[in-house]
Amino acid sequence: FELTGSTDAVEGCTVNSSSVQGRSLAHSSLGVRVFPLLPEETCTALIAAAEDVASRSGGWSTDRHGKYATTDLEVRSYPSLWALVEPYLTAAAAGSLASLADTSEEVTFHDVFIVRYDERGQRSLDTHADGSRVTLQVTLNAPSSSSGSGFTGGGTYFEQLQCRVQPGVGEALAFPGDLRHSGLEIYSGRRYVLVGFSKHVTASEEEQENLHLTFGQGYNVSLSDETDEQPCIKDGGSGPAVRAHVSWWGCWQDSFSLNVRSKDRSGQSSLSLLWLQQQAADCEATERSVWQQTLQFAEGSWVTELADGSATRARFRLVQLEAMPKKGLGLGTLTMRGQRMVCHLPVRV
Ligand SMILES: O=C(O)CCC(=O)C(=O)O
Ligand SMILES: [Fe+2]
Repeated sequence: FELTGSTDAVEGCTVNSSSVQGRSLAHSSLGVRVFPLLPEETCTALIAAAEDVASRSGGWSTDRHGKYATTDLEVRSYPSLWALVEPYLTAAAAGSLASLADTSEEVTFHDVFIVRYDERGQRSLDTHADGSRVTLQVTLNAPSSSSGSGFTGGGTYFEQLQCRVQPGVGEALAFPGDLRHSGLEIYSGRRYVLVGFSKHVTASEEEQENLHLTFGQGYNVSLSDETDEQPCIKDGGSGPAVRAHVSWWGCWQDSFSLNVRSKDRSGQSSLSLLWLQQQAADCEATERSVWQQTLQFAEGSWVTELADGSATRARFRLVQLEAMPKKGLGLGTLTMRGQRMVCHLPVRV
């Protein structure tokens, strides 16, 4: 991928950052827009907190986004990051909503992460579309002047607009997730971007799509009925299986159980109750405070009602997920009609 033009906004570009235009808002026909979001101090604090968290918890992850993976840190998993970002999410959602044609849609960021480009690590991100309905990208640091911190190169390039956008520090760039774009190569330094993906979920889509639940700080759970090569729960012939992927920050000894109950005892009900329960194990003293905080935060949001179609998925009674000390592997124990099955689930520890 080649960067054409200078590091300033490309000539003829229909999208300009507010810093370039000296306006607080710019809007293009394709729903790309820039608006101010974070104070500069928050951006600086976020970068420092991210580097701090990464140095203490196994570093930046590179396996969260499939083919077009970024080097990133998931914000909800780390209280120090979440505390800085969470106060701005409402404004972020409101600002991003304007990128959608239908403003009656709901914008909630199910995946929020800090991306780092590094001259010695990941320097660019190839052209892609995000899996999101709308994407938010907040610039956390500025291109370098002659010396000092920052980066050279970089910016977000939109294929259809043939346009490179590099908003000012704290400014948010929002665009529809299906608009193809890339992270242009940096030539030196480090570039940090806060990214939020918002999934568009309507009531009917919710049945088919994976259901993403966020259990406050430290938890990320996704439930799916996908049938892939290694189904954890075999389809007994009467409906798809439910899988739970749980990732969290805390003690690996903690375990989770996924519970399903049909509201109607006859099993004919179209509505089931599905919830995740956490069994806390003893944590190291250093991790405990984080853990307790997480628990309080999660309370009240553990019950999810699935719409029509979940009755068949409710055939099993319990899935118990226990993280194993080995990174990336979890052991899932399933009790189904009195039979005990064991399967392996990807669990990030
Ligand atoms: O670095 C950028 O500007 C693009 C990042 C991006 O596209 C992504 O994280 O999905
Ligand atoms: Fe992207």
